[in-house]
Amino acid sequence: MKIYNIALIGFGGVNRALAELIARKSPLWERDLGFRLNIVAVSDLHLGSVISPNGLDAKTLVEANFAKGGFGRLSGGSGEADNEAIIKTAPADIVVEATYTNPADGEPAVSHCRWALNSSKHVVTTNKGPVAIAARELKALAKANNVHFEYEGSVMSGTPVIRMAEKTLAGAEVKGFEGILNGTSNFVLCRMEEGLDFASAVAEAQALGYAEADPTADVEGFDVRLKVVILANELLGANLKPEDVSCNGISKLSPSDIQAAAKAGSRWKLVGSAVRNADGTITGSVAPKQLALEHPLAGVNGATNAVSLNTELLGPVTVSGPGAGRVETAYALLSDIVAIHNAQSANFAKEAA
Ligand SMILES: NC(=O)c1ccc[n+]([C@@H]2O[C@H](COP(=O)([O-])OP(=O)(O)OC[C@H]3O[C@@H](n4cnc5c(N)ncnc54)[C@H](O)[C@@H]3O)[C@@H](O)[C@H]2O)c1
Ligand SMILES: N[C@@H](CCO)C(=O)O
Repeated sequence: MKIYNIALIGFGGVNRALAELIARKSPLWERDLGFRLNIVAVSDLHLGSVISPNGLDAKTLVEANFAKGGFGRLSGGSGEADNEAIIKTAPADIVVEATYTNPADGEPAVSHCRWALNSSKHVVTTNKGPVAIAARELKALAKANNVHFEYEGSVMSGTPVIRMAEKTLAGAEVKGFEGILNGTSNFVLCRMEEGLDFASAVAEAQALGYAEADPTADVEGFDVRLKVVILANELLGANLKPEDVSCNGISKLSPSDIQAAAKAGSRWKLVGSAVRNADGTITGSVAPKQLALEHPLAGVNGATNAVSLNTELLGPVTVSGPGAGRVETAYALLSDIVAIHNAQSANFAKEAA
């Protein structure tokens, strides 16, 4: 049985949900996936840091409901977060980065990933910052250190898009995409269609764990802009930066705009898109669009996301699923670890042959 020691950087909704799944699902994963996850370190801005080489009990971690600095009460714990020491010295095979996304420069998460990869530790992350802003550098570091950098949850949460497009759609020639790539804003638009005001709808999304620490990123399109950059760079071979992508959000849409669209047989949606132009350049955009009800994206509700990949050989291929949610996103981290496990197992088999 393979055991992966993991270090959690950030212990908020997503990494807490991963710990909950570890507490509940380990026997199933051992049977079905061939590995077990052992939490050997956690570092969180508010809770502090803790290292336990033999492993921390996931159930205790989740149920303890620590106050600020609470990790200081644990053996091997401190009331202060010391990410660099944890990442560089914890006996972890995999660093799980799930701290706040910083849309400006991706820090400190970019540094977290850099430290981990340079310490020959795999990185799995749901943080869009490092993936949108430093993917080329971090992928090169991963290769140089013979480890993996996986980030399925950076776009559409646990819904498979990045690896699916790269592996299962290889050769289909993706020429562009358009999608609903932010669960919070789509949830807000749907609740406004039901008559709720904007602020209350945002507050509901926050309570459900969908929204960013600063929900401005959700409703002004900055979160979608990062995802457009990630998908364009991953699937279209672009080298976009966030500032290359035009960006408008939904905060200027009034209840009357929403009602008028319904009367006209349409719905407002925040759409992220990118297209390869005739000259080979890639144009990315984030904008609210009034979609006719028969549009493939018009029927997407709540925190669900959907992306239509425009391919040369298949035409449009649409993937839809949860775009936000604590457990749904924790699953993305598990899917990253499964990808690492399968790659490692294949390598061992090749070496043994
Ligand atoms: N929640 C979702 O549905 C979802 C989906 C996809 C991606 N993501 C991304 O995953 C990441 C985590 O999301 P979340 O919902 O768990 O957020 P969260 O706000 O619930 O938790 C983030 C945690 O990180 C900690 N943190 C922040 N900065 C830190 C630092 N410098 N060092 C150590 N700890 C730090 C905070 O104390 C907090 O506990 C974010 O980047 C988010 O954009 C979230
Ligand atoms: N706040 C983001 C989380 C997923 O990246 C959203 O609502 O889609």
